[in-house]
Order: sequence, then C-alpha cells, then structure tokens
Amino acid sequence: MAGKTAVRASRNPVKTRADLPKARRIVVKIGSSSLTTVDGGINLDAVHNLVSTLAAVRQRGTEVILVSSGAISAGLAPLNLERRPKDLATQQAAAAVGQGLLLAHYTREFAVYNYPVGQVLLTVDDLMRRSTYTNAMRALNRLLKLGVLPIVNENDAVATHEIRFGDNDRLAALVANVVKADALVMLSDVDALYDGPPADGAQRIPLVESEDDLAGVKLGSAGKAGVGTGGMVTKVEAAKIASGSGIPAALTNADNARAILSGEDVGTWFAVQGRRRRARSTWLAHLASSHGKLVLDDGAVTAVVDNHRSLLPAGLVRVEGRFESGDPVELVDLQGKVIARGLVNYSAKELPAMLGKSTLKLRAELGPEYERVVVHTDDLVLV
Ligand SMILES: Nc1ncnc2c1ncn2[C@@H]1O[C@H](COP(=O)(O)OP(=O)(O)O)[C@@H](O)[C@H]1O
Ligand SMILES: N[C@@H](CCC(=O)OP(=O)(O)O)C(=O)O
Repeated sequence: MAGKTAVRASRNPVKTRADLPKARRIVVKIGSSSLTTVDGGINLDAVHNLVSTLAAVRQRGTEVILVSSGAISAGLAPLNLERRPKDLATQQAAAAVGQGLLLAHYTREFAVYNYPVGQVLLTVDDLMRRSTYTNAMRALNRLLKLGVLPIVNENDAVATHEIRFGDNDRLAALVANVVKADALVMLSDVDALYDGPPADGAQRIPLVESEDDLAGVKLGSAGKAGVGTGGMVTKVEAAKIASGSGIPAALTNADNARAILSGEDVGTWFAVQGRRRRARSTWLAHLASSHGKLVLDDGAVTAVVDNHRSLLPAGLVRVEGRFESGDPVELVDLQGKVIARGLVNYSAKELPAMLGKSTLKLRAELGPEYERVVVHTDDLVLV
C-alpha cells in the first residue's frame, strides 16, 4: 500500500485528453439523464454499454471509481410516479427503491467481467467532518486495493434539503480528490460544453484552460429529459474543483465514453489549473463547515495571502464563534471578507487573551505552549 500511495502522490501522467489511457486511477460520473427515463426507469442498454466500457478500462490497468446518479429516477416507475417528485420524503422513498435496482443491474453486468462492485453512499455530512472524511477515504482505497469497483452515490434516502449535494457532479469532483484520481470524466446527455444551452448555432468548447475560456458561456439548467438536476452549472463547478486541485476533467455524453477514455478529441477538456492539492486542502476549501471567524489586521492578511505565512497571534484583531483547537475556521480581513480557511490551533476561549501579542510575549506571559502559531500554513487554504 505504501508503495502505491507513493506512486499516486507522484506527478499526474494525464496532462491532455490524449493522455487519458495513461491514467492510473479515474473517477467516472454518469448522470441520471444518461441512465434513466422518467417513464421507463433504468435504460438497460445504457447500463450494459457503460459497464463494458469501464470493464475495458479496468482491463488495461486503470482503477475506476464510478459515481452513478439515477436512484431517484429509477425509483419512479416502480412507484407509479409520473414525474420527479418535488417533496423530499417521496424523493427519499424513490431513491431507496431505485438505488437497489440500479446496483442490482450494475452487479449483474460487471459480474460478466468478474469485476466485483461495492456500493458507497455518502452524504455531505460524511465529507464535512474530518473524521468521517478520512473514514470514507479509507473505505474507498481499500475497495480499490481489493480489486473492487466502488459505485458511489449520494445517500438520498437520508439526505436532507439543507445538507445535500442534490447533483452528483460536485460529489464526483470531491471523490476524485479523496481517492487522488488522475482524472475526472463526467458523462451526461450532452456531448460537450457549448457556449450556450444546446440549440442551433451553439458552439462546442473543446478546451477550457482558464476562467477566460468560460467568459460569455451561458450555463443553463438540466436538459429536457426531466431526470437530471444540476445542469451545466454544477458540471462546470465540478470541473473547476477538480482542475483547480490538480485533477483534469472531461465532459462528454455516454455514447462518447469509449472514445474519450481512449484519448480521442471529443467533449470538453478542462486542463489542470493548480498544483495537485492534498485531500485535506480540498476538504478545507470546499467542504469543511466553519466553526468560527478569525479577524486579521492588514499586515496579517498580507503575510497569509501574499507571503504564504502561518497566522500568528500578533495579527489577530478579534475572534467570533465557538470552536475548539483543531476545528475549521474562516480567516477574514477587517472588512469581513473571507480570505482563507484553516484549522485553528487554539480554542475560542484561549484566543482573546492572545490578540495582538507577539509570540515572545505570550511565551513569557502564558508559557511555552502558547508559542505555537494560530493557523499553520500547512493547514490553511486561500479562497
Ligand atoms: N452551455 C451548455 N452546454 C451544454 N449543455 C448545457 C449548457 N447549458 C445547459 N445545458 C444542459 O445541461 C444538460 C445536462 O445537465 P443534467 O440534465 O443535469 O445532466 P446529468 O443528468 O448528466 O447530470 C444538457 O442536457 C443541456 O441541455
Ligand atoms: N443522487 C441522485 C442524483 C440526482 C441527479 O439527478 O443528479 P445528476 O443526474 O447527476 O444531475 C440520484 O441518484 O437520483
């Protein structure tokens, strides 16, 4: 395992879409619109085709994690529901029915290739707390080590409105970070990102290298099929989460799955825009629920943002909220703008006595244990 981890932490071999066949580990996300219809439930041909494509990818030595939507939609027909329900309780019921059906089909289809599958259902909450995040990471890595294909979905049967992804795009980007994937491939019912919702005259965007390439692009809601939820907004957000943390992302439709995974010029490629981030940094940037705020003076803002320094008590003006040492907090400037998130080394009770004081003074006044920084640069992400 240690050897494998070392390989995975090394440089990402996937730089362009042509490199996709070199990926050691990928996350593939498929949307409801590619797998299910409102009236017909699960499209068995779609499941069959996806499974044969992913089995071939595994055969060539790439580990695969599948993030599959479709539970709610697959549960509609068995419950005689004519459209996607608006109320949460019925969505939960539909998901509970549909998820089982979906997994039954995947299990049977992958068994043809002697490829065992394992169901992993996650809620936002599971990824928000550091302990449960690490737990999910451990489970996924062990499944992969055992040669199992993890099939991930949101745990819709218990997720609540307040704390729910709702779409699986961002969940897939976060899972890609959890497992340190070399690429994220999103399969939808549209073959690429267009400069506007697909209609006569909309132009395919083959490559996104920076935010500039998205200027003027109109991102619409979910397609006509009536089963998807996020539309293009959440797909582009997911691509940004992935590419901003060192993982390139591709978007195309299910019919093009084999082509894109073979490195062909289809779909949209979102090139990497940042260094590969440690999973903890991605967690801090996108998920960690903040327990409080640290208000920084201008000098501390410069030190943290421009000079990538740790936050010292001397630059602290005020603290807000209730937190313990080790909790995630927001770092804000004097105007209240969030500049970073980090894990704080002191509790909210300890900090007021330390505001504005040098570490030397604190050592003399309170003892050597108060010499430590408030937020270490390794535990800090700029936003
Ligand atoms: N700029 C755009 N480029 C491509 N598709 C877009 C765009 N804006 C909106 N869409 C719509 O987004 C839909 C895909 O989103 P969604 O239905 O949520 O898919 P999924 O179920 O795969 O997650 C497409 O069918 C398309 O109609
Ligand atoms: N977790 C939900 C996904 C909801 C959904 O429609 O997502 P998506 O099709 O990816 O926009 C399900 O399985 O039904």
